[in-house]
Amino acid sequence: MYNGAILIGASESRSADTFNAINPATGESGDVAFSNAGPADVAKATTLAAEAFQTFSTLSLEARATFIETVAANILAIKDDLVATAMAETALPKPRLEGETGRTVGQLRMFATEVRAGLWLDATIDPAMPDRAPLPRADLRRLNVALGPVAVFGASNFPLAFSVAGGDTAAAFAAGCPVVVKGHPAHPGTGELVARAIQQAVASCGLPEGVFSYLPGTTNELGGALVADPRIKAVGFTGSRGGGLALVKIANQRDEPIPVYAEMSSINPVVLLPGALASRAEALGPAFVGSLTMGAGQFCTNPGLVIAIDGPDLETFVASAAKALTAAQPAVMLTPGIHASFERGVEELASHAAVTTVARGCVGEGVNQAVGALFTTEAAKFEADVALSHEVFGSSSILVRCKDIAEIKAVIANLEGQLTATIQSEASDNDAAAELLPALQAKVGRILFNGWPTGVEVTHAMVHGGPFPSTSDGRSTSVGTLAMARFLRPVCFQDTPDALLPAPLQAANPWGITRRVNGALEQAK
Ligand SMILES: O=CCCC(=O)C(=O)O
Repeated sequence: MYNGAILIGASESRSADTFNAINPATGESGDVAFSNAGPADVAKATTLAAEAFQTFSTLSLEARATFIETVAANILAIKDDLVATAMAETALPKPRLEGETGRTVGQLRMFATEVRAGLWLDATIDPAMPDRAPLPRADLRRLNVALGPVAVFGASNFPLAFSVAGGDTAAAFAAGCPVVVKGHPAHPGTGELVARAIQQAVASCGLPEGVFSYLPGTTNELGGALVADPRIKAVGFTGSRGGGLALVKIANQRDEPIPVYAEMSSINPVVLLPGALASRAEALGPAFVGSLTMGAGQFCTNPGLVIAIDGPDLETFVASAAKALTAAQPAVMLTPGIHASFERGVEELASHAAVTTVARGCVGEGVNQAVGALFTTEAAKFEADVALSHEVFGSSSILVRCKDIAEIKAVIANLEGQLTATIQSEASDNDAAAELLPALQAKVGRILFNGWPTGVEVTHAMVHGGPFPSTSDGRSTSVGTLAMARFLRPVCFQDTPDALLPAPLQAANPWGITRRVNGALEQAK
């Protein structure tokens, strides 16, 4: 159960300053008083994290993987409680939250497997060449090491998979970094339940208590203090552009600037090519609306922009999408604030002189409900006002009508960085797709064909990232095993005595991992 505590290392404490969870479906406050953590809590948590770092970052691969698997098992053990709590705090439906629990547990297990495989260490050995002329070469051995304690900011829209034990935390643990989580106030009970599951795993695995702390709170000051704390060495964040940029600024103003991996805003363009429209315009409509309205549109992969060449086939798509959207039920949004901001964004588009409303979803009785919205405009008008390409977080999308492929290309070229781009195409569209691909590749982290952007697989090849402002650092991903790289840095040992080298670099390869020796792969034993 949860009681509103702050969890620092193995201990729990409370503050006089409290807040309550709000059920967005009713607008009612919950009974539990959740503590707002303060600057003293930040200092305690980061001090413990710094103390835990040396031990945690040098654990054997097996011990670290076992810890991550224990976190997964502890979360699975409280699944029913977790899902019920998250339903009350987020209004997300049960199947979605059950699925998200599975994704969270699966994600943790995948990182445990990745830790054991040891490839992420990138152990690389260039043996000495004492006889090389004109100069001998020193013995050079490189591996990746953990950065240090990481601050993780949970997201509002994925209370499990992008929150306390979500991808950022899993990746940081896998890399060997202690984690201090700033809990999201939109789902504090859910956050605390997961935090307790991690706290128990730290204890049962016999790890230093500072490997994990959980700081609930509503204030920007709390997040700011965490990022400014000199013991924190990297930050993972999923949320708004304003929030992410504020953290980037704080991190850059520190005496020692640190990386902030903020996933922020994206409208995920979908290009409908002529062949696809000719062969399946009717079917594309409801499929698009399904992706648009999924989870009340509160996905950072939500298809907020559709681009296509004007004509009768596009009209068929528009009519079909409008029919599906008109029948779409409203859905409760995560918080009253998110709902208010969605309403504002939709209203701005609806009242824009260059924009026509194509369709709206069904209006419901309850509070904080998103009513889906589809708008349309022409390419020249879209390009004339950058506001038309700003993200409206929720089930809102704008269709941009173009004259030809060249105009589609120009629209793409003027977009900001995005998480995803989708191409709906048939074989007859291959030339057009080939023309657009370089422009899309320059703008996004993931390009998908004949699917929809919502629903990110957690795999080794996944990239859930992209150029600014989809993220603050487009060189990485927040989903998939590559996410560990954000919390690692390379160190090279030169002419170091074998007994003093980290195990992965020692001559006998005691961990039996795959290494690169003299440029060639030496397979795991
Ligand atoms: O909201 C951001 C994450 C989106 C995602 O993971 C998904 O679409 O599955």
